[in-house]
Amino acid sequence: MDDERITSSKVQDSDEQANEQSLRPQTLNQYIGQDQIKHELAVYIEAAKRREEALDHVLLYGPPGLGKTTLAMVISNEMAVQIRTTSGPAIEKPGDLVALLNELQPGDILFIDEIHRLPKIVEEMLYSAMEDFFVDIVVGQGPTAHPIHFPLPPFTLIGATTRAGLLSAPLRDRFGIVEHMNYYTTTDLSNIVCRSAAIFESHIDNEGAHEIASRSRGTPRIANRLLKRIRDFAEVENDAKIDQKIVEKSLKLLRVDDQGLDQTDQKVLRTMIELYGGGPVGLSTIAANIGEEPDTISEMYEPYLLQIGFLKRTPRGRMVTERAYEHLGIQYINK
Ligand SMILES: Nc1ncnc2c1ncn2[C@@H]1O[C@H](COP(=O)(O)OP(=O)(O)OP(=O)(O)O)[C@@H](O)[C@H]1O
Ligand SMILES: [Mg+2]
Repeated sequence: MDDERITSSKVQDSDEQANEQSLRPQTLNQYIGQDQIKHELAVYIEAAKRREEALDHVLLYGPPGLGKTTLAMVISNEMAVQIRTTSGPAIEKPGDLVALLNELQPGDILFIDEIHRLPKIVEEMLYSAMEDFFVDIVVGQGPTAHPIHFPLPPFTLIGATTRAGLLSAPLRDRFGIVEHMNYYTTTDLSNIVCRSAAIFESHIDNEGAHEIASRSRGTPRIANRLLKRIRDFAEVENDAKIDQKIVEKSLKLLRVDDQGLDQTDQKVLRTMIELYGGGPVGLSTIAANIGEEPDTISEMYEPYLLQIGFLKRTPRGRMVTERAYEHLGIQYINK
């Protein structure tokens, strides 16, 4: 049910996936925000190209929808190499990995999404592949079993994960370039919204773009999704013009408030305030009260509430901050 939220940072369906393809920037210049990461990558890419070497392995980590897959594609364009895309759970056994590696040309990129979900036995095979560009495979069975040394072309592994903490140290250490993606600023999101609107051939003014941006939870995927929905309202009710007023009106109907919070976010905060005096209260208690899984709360709701300073973590549990009380219009009593 959770993925149905308009404010969910995860991809919702194949329609959205197709939509995202058309909105994906192709080059570092088109990629908006994340300036520090872009700057670093531009240098590493240029250096690798001058030396005619494969780019060092890259680990991208950060919350869903911030542009990890997009950045991997951008890197392959900038390096002018092929990219093969797969995901941790899709590589079930060592043979699957060998098949993928076998198709790489020198310098190519293998992109593994959700790399924290690779089976252990596959992960261990990646160690030698990443470090020395070979894998040892055992062929035959019983007494005839023997290892074959299988050399690989130099390649770049790009791994993406939402949870860097779940990666084993030996795997993490084999990435020369590790980039932590952060939530986007409102200015960057405004620019993303304007770029997407231009691709959709929609009319949007600066105030409209800013209003969408400030309610998008720092996340380009959400900004693009809100834009798409608001565009419908604008077409029917506002002569196809997206301005601040139609944004406000549409988001009111969609029940997204001026901080980008939806009904469930509000429910989390209100439950903590009304039943537990604002906390501290444990994650599983909150989850039980609003009928969600603790993991869902910690992955989908909590990060943004922490980010905007509406929740804080304490050793005794989560607490609602004064700022959140103000936002909800509830009187704060200092404890
Ligand atoms: N820096 C950016 N500039 C412009 N658009 C962006 C940027 N980052 C992301 N987007 C847009 O947001 C959408 C989601 O990005 P992407 O699929 O790369 O996120 P992700 O981090 O891979 O998410 P997930 O963790 O769910 O795999 C893309 O379709 C893209 O259009
Ligand atoms: Mg992705």
